[in-house]
This record gives sequence, structure tokens and C-alpha cells, in this order.
Amino acid sequence: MTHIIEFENVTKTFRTPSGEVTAVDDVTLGIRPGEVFGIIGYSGAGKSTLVRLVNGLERVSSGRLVVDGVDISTIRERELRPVRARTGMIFQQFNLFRSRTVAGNVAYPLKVAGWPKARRDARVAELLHFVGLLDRAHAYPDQLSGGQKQRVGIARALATSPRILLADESTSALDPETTRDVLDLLRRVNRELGVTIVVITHEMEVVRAIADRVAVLDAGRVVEQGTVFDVFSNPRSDTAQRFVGSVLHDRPDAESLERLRSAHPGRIVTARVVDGSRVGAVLSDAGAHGVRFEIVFGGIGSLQARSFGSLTLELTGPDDGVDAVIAALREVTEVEEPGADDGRHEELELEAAR
Ligand SMILES: Nc1ncnc2c1ncn2[C@@H]1O[C@H](COP(=O)(O)OP(=O)(O)OP(=O)(O)O)[C@@H](O)[C@H]1O
Repeated sequence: MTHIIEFENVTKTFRTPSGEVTAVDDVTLGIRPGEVFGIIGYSGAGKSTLVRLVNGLERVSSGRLVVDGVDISTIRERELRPVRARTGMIFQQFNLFRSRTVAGNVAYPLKVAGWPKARRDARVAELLHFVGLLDRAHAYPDQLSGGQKQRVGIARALATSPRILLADESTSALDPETTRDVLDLLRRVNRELGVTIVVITHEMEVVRAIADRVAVLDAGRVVEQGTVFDVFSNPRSDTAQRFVGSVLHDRPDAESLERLRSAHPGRIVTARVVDGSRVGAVLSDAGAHGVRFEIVFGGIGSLQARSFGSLTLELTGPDDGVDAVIAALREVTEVEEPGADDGRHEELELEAAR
């Protein structure tokens, strides 16, 4: 099986008093067994609906959805049960039973599945050991920190040894340090137990920290998908560019650009930098064209031990020399002149007015 979850032209619509809402719009997406797959989008993009389709909490309106070898777009409600048992889920608000202890929460799905008490107790101990909460087995959720509650959520979701774990904004209620701990635990779930994880988030940092591949969702549609490195280092869609910009801050926004322009009279260009793009080598030859360069803005990050980001440069010198350096840069990477067509627009407007 190449995909453990496969969406093929899946659409989900809801009928509401004010008309039909398309929450998931013609999504085609394949998630591979054993990977951590991120689904990122702003509020209302359709992320929760997309994962709820995977465990059958919502049914598809059209298209085909295959989960762990079962086409769940066509099967009846009661046939969904075994599929649900192979799919665990954790939530932003943890969704623990407040009246049950930590052990009682983790044991719950095993009870529902009819496990005898002795086997259940052994499994609960094993799970609590895995998530580092064995000593809190008899505590109640209200006595736990947010991070601990999510660990209980993870232990409970893993109780019946699912092949897939769906994590819906599982760290959004946590502070950054606790978020890192929970993401580390999810990584262990993936690596040590071989569980495929689908992480739904509106935070690019979460995707960066844990996912192998990512899909960017906008208004119910997948607008971009690929390895996290590819989407981070070369985001194509506006939505992906906004998400990446939110963590890397590598490109000047309009206001910063204005400030740069007034402080730097030379030509301003932004060059994309990825591993081996040889931007440095081109710049070190700039002097041969009588051109000086200054780095005026930029950010380089690293992901999976590879660098990426962009540098904004001021180039000063004779026009043909600057042109030659920009041409040489374009040979090794993507180069933009931010707002370079602003002046051209003004010229065109002037021409039109004449
Ligand atoms: N049960 C429902 N009935 C009607 N509309 C719904 C229902 N569930 C979701 N929607 C609508 O579908 C769209 C996508 O919602 P969804 O909750 O999947 O997005 P999301 O990306 O998870 O957003 P958020 O992060 O805010 O939860 C929204 O316009 C939402 O109002």
C-alpha cells in the first residue's frame, strides 16, 4: 500500500440555514504509512472537517476516501467501527473525563473494546510508562498541567494500538516549552511505534518541528503540498508564503522596504538562499564588476540539516555592473526586485494619462 490515507476528489458540504457551506473542496491527497503529515491552514480552512472525515465522524459528500485499505466513502455507519479502532485522535482541549483518574481515562477505550481487567491494567501501565506519567496514574485531570493532560490524551488515543493518530491542534492550548515536549512525544510515537500521524495546525512552527510532508489548506482546497523543506524553502501559494514568512521573517514587508529604500540609495534585490545555491560565490565576485553589496535584510533558517531563506541586498556601482551581478545571481538562484514594478506602474499610468 503506497498510501495509508487517500483522498480522491473529496468534497464535504454542510447544509446550514443560510445555505450550503463547502468545508472541504475537491481534495486529492495521499498520506504514506509511517510518516508525519502536517495539514496547515487558517481558521475555517476546513482542517478539522478533513480529519473528521478520516475517522468517519463526518461522511464525505462526494469523492473517494480510503483509510487503511478500507474505502470509507461508501461503507455503512456500523462498518466504520473497526476503522475507528485503528484511528486514534487527540484534541486541542484534551477531552478527558474529569471524573475519571488518569488510569481510568486511558483504560476507557479498552473497556469499551471489552478487554478483561488484568490485561487492561497491564496495558494502561505500559502506556503511562511510555508517556512518562506512571506516577500520576491515580491523579484526576484537574490536578494535571496542560502538557500532562495532553500526554494522557496521547496514551488514551494509543490504547488500542491504532495505526493512525490524528492530532487536531493538539498543542494550540500549550505554552512553547510544553508544546516542544508534546511534539517530542509525538515524534517518539511515530518513530518507536511506527504510527502514522496527521497533524492539523495553524502554526508553521509545529509543522517545521515534526512533519515530514505538509499540505496547505485554504478555503477547503489544498493549494500546495510537498516535503516540509520544499514548501518552506520555496513556498508558491500566497497562503504558504504567509505561513513561512510568519516563522522566518526573511523578507521585508512593504513598510520595511520603504525604510530600506530611504536609507539605501542602491538597487535593492532579494535573493533566495538554499543549500548549495552559491549566492556567496557570486557576491564575492561582485567587485570585479565595480559593484559593492550590503546585506540589508534577511533570514536563513535550517530544516532537516539544510539551510534556506533569503537575503535582501543593496547593490551599488555602475548600472551595467549591477545588471551583470543580478544576471549572475539569477543563474544560481531566484532573484526578486521587491516593488521593482512600482516605478514601472507609475510610468505606465503617466503614459496613459498623456
Ligand atoms: N457541522 C457543520 N455545519 C456547518 N458548517 C460547518 C460544520 N463544520 C464545519 N463547518 C464549516 O466548514 C468550514 C470549515 O470548518 P473547519 O472547522 O473544518 O475549519 P478549520 O480549518 O478546522 O477551522 P478552525 O481551526 O477554526 O476549527 C467553516 O466555514 C465552518 O463554519
